[in-house]
Amino acid sequence: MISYLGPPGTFTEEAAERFSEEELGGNGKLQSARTITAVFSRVERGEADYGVVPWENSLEGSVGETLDNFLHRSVRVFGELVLPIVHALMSGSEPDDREPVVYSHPQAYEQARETLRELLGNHEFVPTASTAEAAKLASKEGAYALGPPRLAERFGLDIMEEIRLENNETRFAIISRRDRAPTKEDKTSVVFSVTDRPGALREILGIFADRGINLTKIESRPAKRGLGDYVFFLDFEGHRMLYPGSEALAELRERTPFSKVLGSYPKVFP
Ligand SMILES: O=C(O)C(=O)C[C@]1(C(=O)O)C=C[C@@H](O)C=C1
Repeated sequence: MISYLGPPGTFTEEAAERFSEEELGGNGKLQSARTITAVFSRVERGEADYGVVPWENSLEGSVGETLDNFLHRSVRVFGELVLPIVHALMSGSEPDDREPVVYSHPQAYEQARETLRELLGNHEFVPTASTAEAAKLASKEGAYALGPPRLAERFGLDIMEEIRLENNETRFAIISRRDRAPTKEDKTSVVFSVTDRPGALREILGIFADRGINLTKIESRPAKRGLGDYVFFLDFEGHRMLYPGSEALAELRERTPFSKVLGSYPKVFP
């Protein structure tokens, strides 16, 4: 069973279908969940073998709910998957003369905000839990929805405009309780905190630099213990069980007040 951020029709469903085809020979049964947190819960409780959640977008950055769940839940990153994102502005029944209303997922809306301003002028944005939820609401009133073009057919909407933004891609995480054996090219994701003193972060980065390990991402996020307190999400090339990554992780554990390995998985990019 593969749990994903639904309902059916979301970008995440597309990612889940791709994962099922490419890695499970099309045999994965898909089950939608209403929120990212619910996907994590199902995988953690063993109700789903895998989960698919949006992780970061090339235009809008990381999905906070996903990072927060990585920090607190005991599931592993089993894989990453990148999909090009093409949006459609769709409408339900004939939009009326009032200021247009646009329903969408905030991540999707922020990607296309400028284009929507050009197309619709002043409008009201109403956030929804997913783009499919947006299409459902728009189909019931004279409003617009922004999301994957395939939602139009599912909800009987008209496509007003296809919005292809340059370099718009979303990285999805495949999560699981299973561990992933090393392949030829892997990446490892970790999260850690540092002690507040001069050079602390530089020292941690040195653990990787000294061993010639390439970092592919670093991002700070509030630790939610007050302003100025952060955790760092870092990805590096290599597998957690293989040298030199294994040695770097042992040192990271020793030198930080908190660290957690989120998982090692086959590298898809860069
Ligand atoms: O609402 C959807 O269709 C989703 O799959 C969510 C989501 C996201 O949270 O990033 C997925 C990909 C796009 O970047 C926009 C929205």
